Amino acid sequence: MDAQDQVILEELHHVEVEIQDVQVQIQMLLEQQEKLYERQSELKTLLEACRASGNPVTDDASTTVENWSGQFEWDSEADDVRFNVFGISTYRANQREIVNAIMSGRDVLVIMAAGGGKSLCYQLPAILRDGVALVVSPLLSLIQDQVMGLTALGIPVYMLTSTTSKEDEKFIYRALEKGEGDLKLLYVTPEKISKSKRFMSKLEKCHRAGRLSLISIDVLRATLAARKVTNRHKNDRIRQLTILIHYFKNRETPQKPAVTITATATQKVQIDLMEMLHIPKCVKFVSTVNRPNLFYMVREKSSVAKVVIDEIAGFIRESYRNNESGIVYCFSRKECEQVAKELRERGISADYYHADMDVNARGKVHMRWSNNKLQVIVGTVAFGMGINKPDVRFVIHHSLSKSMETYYQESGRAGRDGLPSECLLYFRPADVSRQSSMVFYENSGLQNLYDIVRYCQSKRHCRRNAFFRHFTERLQDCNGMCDNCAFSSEVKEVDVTCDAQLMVSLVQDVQENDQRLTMLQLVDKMKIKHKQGSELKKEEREHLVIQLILDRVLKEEFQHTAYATNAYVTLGPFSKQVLQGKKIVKLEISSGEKNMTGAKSTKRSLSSSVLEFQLDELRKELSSIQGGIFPHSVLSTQQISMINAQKPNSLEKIIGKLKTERYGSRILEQVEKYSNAVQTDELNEEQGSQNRATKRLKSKKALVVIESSDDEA
Ligand SMILES: Nc1ncnc2c1ncn2[C@@H]1O[C@H](COP(=O)(O)OP(=O)(O)OP(=O)(O)O)[C@@H](O)[C@H]1O
Ligand SMILES: [Mg+2]
Repeated sequence: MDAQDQVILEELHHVEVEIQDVQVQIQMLLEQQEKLYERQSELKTLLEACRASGNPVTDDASTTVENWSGQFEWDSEADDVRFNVFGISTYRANQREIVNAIMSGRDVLVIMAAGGGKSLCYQLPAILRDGVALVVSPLLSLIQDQVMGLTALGIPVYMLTSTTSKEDEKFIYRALEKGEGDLKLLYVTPEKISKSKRFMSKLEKCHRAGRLSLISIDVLRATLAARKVTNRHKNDRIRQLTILIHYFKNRETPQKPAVTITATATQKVQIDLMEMLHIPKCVKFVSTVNRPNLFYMVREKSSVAKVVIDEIAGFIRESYRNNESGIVYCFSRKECEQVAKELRERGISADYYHADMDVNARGKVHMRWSNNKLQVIVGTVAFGMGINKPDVRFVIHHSLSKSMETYYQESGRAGRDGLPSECLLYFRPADVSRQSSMVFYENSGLQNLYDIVRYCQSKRHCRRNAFFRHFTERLQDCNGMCDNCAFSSEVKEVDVTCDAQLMVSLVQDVQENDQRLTMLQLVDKMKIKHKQGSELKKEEREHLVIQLILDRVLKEEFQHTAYATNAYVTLGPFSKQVLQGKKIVKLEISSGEKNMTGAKSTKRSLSSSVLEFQLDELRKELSSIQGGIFPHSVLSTQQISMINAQKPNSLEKIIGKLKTERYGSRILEQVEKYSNAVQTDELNEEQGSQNRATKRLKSKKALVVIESSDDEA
């Protein structure tokens, strides 16, 4: 090779390197462009929603927006049923308007937060309107829970599922076909609609006679996306539901059913729903996803399993010593069993719940918990939908969830009664790869996971805002109801570019040797190989790997073995930028312990008095005497605190007619007993203090006598 060749080759090499570099930059810019497009579309939708906020939206431009808050002929009847049957003293945001729209025969899409009170929106019109309301709900447990609750209120409700007795089935079919018997609400699963021709023909007869008052599709997203539902099945479900709705809407009958769809959904999903189901002139009511009574926090999870359990047990013991209900979510079935066992060993009444247990065993645990005989359920994601216990005071995540949406739903099981409750997530970088190796094959699985990881990594940004961003909703004030807003923590953003370069070059070396590293191996290797190179602690190095994955400097890759899927860390699209010093990497590092005093303010209001404790015991007793109902159906926690505050002589204004008739005398008896005991105590106290005063006086007199005698002397 002559000298000229050498020069040309050298330049060629440089040009090739530069081309590669430009290609990486183009790739980066393209990805950035894609992200910006996505955000642009989210913001446009958000803008539309903001402009329309305050007004319900109809998707038909020609329809004028009615005033659903006005006066309607059914107002007093609706108020009567709401209060005297449901025992609900005031409507929550949008509920009254939704009831009015449904009562006016309009089709309605209800988007509300988890636990926001979607059920009342269709249950109340179902009772007020003539005929039978059909409720399509995704899960058997969800249906059972609703049917049990409504039966306790004396509402004629039935379900048609695999567990329905022949006798009930006969009754239901007669009611549908001939209008005999008292049936107001009928719950079915989507499968019933698709599989049972007999049921559909009875339903059609009911409809033809003008007796089908309402079709309600509850938790639509879940109905469409229940576990193990593939895309094909999902499309089938959408098709079936669309056919169902249109079939019943378009036929000439004396009364057309109103269609109600309830869901917790992002803006994008709402639009999808409207499009998929083609419901024209549908009135859309969107309420905020915000749950102002929930306090969100994330804590660093120790790598020592025992320490994590000690902390969880300590948290429950310290904050919830009155046996207030809670849930602990775990990653795997085995972990559930282990955590439940170890909590029990630490004196907490806990049991596990997962999909491997048989239905009876699961039902028993659920019952004990619902009846307040068990404080904590340790569950997998299988324990989620269909849990309608209003007084869950805390939800602890032993491991992170797989997405923001899942976390919102699971943590949203806390505080459905509107009272202050806590959501605590234990985060450890090593848990990320456990989740990622499960979700990487799902559509956007990794992207969704990394969103919740970003939520966990952050020590400075408001947790609530993360939900608003995720659900593309206008930001609202957190009111100090998350750890990052409430605690005065010392968090610094530290430039860790050098450590990042070290880490990336290590991955590069390994990769060049055709080998791979897991996240933990990488963290350890960095310590061994570059002893003087990095001053980061082990936990900080773990957070750095995660940060680099989130910043796409590194990426996760997966390999299947016969037993598992392993996650490895490899070079990502921006690794070169870091190595060349063109990209700065920063890490949030706290320099001290967070000042946890803020959290106490949530709990202070929860400490219960003697009467509250007695009423809590009484509701347990009354529910077990009646059977088939939960303590919270006898008295809600809010009603208990109202009775405690007012010590009333009559209960109707607090708990409504129905409950007063059923339980009023026992409750008043308890209040009276308590008041008498307090009076006696006060009397004794008064007597005691009088005696003490007399004694003091006597001793004083004695003293005076002595003094005077002294004087005299
Ligand atoms: N106006 C109200 N006042 C007080 N409590 C209410 C009101 N409306 C509903 N609730 C109570 O709030 C709790 C949650 O209601 P509901 O089950 O309807 O929520 P949801 O919106 O269906 O939630 P999810 O999405 O989790 O199914 C229930 O215990 C219900 O009795
Ligand atoms: Mg619901």
